Amino acid sequence: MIPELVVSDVTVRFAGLVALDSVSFTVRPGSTHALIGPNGAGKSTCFNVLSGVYRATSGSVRFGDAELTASRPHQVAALGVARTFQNIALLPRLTVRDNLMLGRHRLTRSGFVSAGLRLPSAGREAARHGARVEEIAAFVGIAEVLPTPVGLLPYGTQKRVELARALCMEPRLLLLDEPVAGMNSEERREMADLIVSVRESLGISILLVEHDMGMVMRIADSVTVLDFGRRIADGVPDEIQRDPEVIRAYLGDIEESAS
Ligand SMILES: Nc1ncnc2c1ncn2[C@@H]1O[C@H](COP(=O)(O)OP(=O)(O)OP(=O)(O)O)[C@@H](O)[C@H]1O
Repeated sequence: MIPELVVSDVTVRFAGLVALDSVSFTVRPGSTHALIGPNGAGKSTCFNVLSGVYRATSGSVRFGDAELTASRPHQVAALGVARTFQNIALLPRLTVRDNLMLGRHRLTRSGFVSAGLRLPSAGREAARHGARVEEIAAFVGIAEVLPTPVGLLPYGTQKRVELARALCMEPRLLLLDEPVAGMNSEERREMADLIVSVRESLGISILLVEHDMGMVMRIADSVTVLDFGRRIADGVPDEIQRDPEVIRAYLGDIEESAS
């Protein structure tokens, strides 16, 4: 069962700055939900609260029965919340296969001692994880590069490896931080299709932060818009695109960067 993610009145203050100001939204089970907003709106701060990296000053984040604001990153991961990062966070000298196996670490029962002693149970478990890694790599379209060190791969492929590693944790909620940033238009289209097929095939919830508005409007079921830490809109993509406050927030952003 995929639980609902309910973000309620979350506020985050850094010294004098209010990065999130009483923000609320709900990610329905099995939906793709986008969190958008101009630079500095508070999107990354929100992701960091959801994944246990930052503590909220006040408010709550519930994932089913679990309260995420009181949890550390490894506890959030253990609840089935996996994330990718804006700047790729893979181990570049390790092969794709080894990076993906690391993604399965939290699901490994036998631990390092029995694996080190080469116990048969540890061998069977490693084989099972290895088979699942191959399945996920095939699904994400990176099977041929499993033996390649990640650092030698093109950027767009590394982004796919990051997504595959998150999937290796068998998440119930996937947090994607700018999954198409830095990609060319063909890579963007392919990644968008992949995200749609993850949602369709696995039925998990996806929350994504993304600046590529075309992609957001195409793949998201619902959208929450932040501006200066406040939620200024929440709804289906069609409504969001026509919302005067959203248009104003984005036009202001463009005018500021032009001046
Ligand atoms: N660790 C921190 N300490 C102090 N201020 C911070 C910290 N993290 C974020 N901020 C501030 O909080 C505000 C929101 O930043 P955040 O990175 O969450 O925005 P964002 O919407 O993700 O922006 P971008 O689209 O540029 O990534 C900004 O004013 C930022 O400078």
